[in-house]
Amino acid sequence: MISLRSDFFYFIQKKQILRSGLMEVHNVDLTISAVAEKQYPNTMFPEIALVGRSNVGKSSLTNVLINRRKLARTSSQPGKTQTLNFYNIDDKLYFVDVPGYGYAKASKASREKWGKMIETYLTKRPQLKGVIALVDGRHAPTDDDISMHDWLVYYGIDILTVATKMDKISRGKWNKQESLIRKTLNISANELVLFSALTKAGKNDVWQWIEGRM
Ligand SMILES: Nc1nc2c(ncn2[C@@H]2O[C@H](COP(=O)(O)OP(=O)(O)OP(=O)(O)O)[C@@H](O)[C@H]2O)c(=O)[nH]1
Ligand SMILES: [Mg+2]
Repeated sequence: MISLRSDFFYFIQKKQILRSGLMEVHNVDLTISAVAEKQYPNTMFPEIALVGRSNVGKSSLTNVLINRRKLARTSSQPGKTQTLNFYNIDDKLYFVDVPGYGYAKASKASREKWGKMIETYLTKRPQLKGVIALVDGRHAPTDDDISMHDWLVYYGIDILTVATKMDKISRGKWNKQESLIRKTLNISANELVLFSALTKAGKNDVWQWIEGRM
């Protein structure tokens, strides 16, 4: 009996160590801020892209995942990130921080430029293993969020939806928000993570999804 129990605990411990392999990120650097395809890194590391409207918290999520305070620049100015930022994670994987959509003040020309850049990257990049699509957890997904989601589904891209800024609503409202988001995007429970960059809630679930794609 005793030996069985300790084997069981050993197994659980081992599993946790294995699972945290990538979560213990050591070396991270911004390899390139790309505006054109020819600038994308020529490595074959798997890539995970982060998409979502301006100011939703993409850079903040990246920073939490890699345990850095300020590697990915966060800003109070929406629409600041205008390039595809490739973050090399321990020479194993890239996070690709994609400029936010739905920035009202963006010009038509810059929106078109954005659209082309994103489309090229998301549809032609064999290294891309999945997309983390962020939505503001306080509200129902916007029309832009729904279009982005449908577009990703259409292209057969693996999606994890992350509802962010959950610290801004009380725990008692989480379940209701969760079903609202799931219903609006037509996704199942395992395709959605409720997240906060402040409390780091959801961080492990996001990592688990990423590791499942590598
Ligand atoms: N309370 C709270 N604030 C957050 C959270 N995530 C992001 N923020 C804040 O929201 C603002 C925007 O965050 P960013 O991470 O820069 O958003 P982004 O999606 O990268 O924005 P762009 O690069 O402009 O598209 C910043 O002031 C962050 O501090 C969160 O989970 N909780
Ligand atoms: Mg950003």
